[in-house]
Amino acid sequence: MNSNKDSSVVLPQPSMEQTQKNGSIVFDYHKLQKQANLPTEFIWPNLELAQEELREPLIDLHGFLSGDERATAEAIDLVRGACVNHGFFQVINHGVDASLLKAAIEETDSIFKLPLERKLSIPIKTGLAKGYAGAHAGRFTTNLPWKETFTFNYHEKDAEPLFVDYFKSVFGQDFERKRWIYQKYCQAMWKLSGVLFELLAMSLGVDRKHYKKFFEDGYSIVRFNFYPPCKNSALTLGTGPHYDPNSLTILHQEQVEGLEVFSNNKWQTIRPRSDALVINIGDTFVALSNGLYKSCLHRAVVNGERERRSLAFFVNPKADNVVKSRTT
Ligand SMILES: C=C1C[C@]23C[C@H]1CC[C@H]2[C@]1(C)CCC[C@@](C)(C(=O)O)[C@H]1[C@@H]3C(=O)O
Ligand SMILES: O=C(O)CCC(=O)C(=O)O
Ligand SMILES: [Fe+2]
Repeated sequence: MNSNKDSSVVLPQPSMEQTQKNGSIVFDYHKLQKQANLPTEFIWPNLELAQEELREPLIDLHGFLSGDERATAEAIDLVRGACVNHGFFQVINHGVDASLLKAAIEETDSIFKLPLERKLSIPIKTGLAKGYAGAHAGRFTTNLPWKETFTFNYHEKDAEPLFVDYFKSVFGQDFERKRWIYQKYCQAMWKLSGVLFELLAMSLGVDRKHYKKFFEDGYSIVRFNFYPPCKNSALTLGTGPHYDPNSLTILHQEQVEGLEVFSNNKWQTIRPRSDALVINIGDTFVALSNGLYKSCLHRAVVNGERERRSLAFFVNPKADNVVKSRTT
């Protein structure tokens, strides 16, 4: 996790063209891109780029979803192998509608392409992961991520207040389209998380409904990442090295490379696949698997020419559920 949380006031950096707003730096990459050098706040030390691809399995969920025993046994083996090694795998035939996935990525443009002042009016409610942030301005003073984010919390059993009240308050009359897309997207992601928890339970030899029950009243942090192109892409990062603290992450990325995993002592890329979703184990699930499964360090690099979007669905159990290793 980026360890540069610094509660001191972020001081104006003469090297960076910016406008100050209540003490925090404003991330305006159109202006920053015109500067010859990358502002020091965005320069990450000792970056070494990945030289190879991670060999994470591509798991076809069709057979598992239709109850085919042989396909289920194969999926279980592949999940177990991936999770004891690095905690990452990709799934196809996952049941999430392809046009919904496409719309969900494309609709983020209607957020990140808003005028800067309009984006800054969507406050990030610290503590509650909610709202717009550019380079996490105001949260860190060095190792700033070259990205914009929009974040909200999703409760499967209580989605209306979020999608009606919050989205209407943030997006005004334009909220209906977003509501329709993202409510369906989150419902599909939540349903897929239930399928994955069954597969994970079976891979650990516990009752297939064990985790699904544990996550029944859970919630998700939904994070839209927008990584603008950066001409000094080799000097910065879109998302710094981190472990996901939640239980399970479902990542939908567009066809631009960027996600890298630190496994076997080196950074390795995860190749985007148009029909796949990337799944990774988070720290909370390590405890739920008695430490058998791994939550792996990962990051996102940025591209010199192309924009990159990714949608992360961070699944969490109900906040007051006690997370303990299984005694058996
Ligand atoms: C619970 C969360 C905090 C972060 C978003 C989710 C899961 C991953 C976390 C994060 C991505 C890890 C890297 C640093 C971070 C600040 C970021 O780059 O966005 C983290 C997220 C956050 O704190 O906003
Ligand atoms: O954008 C990506 O590929 C990864 C983002 C990520 O790991 C995160 O937001 O936790
Ligand atoms: Fe992550």
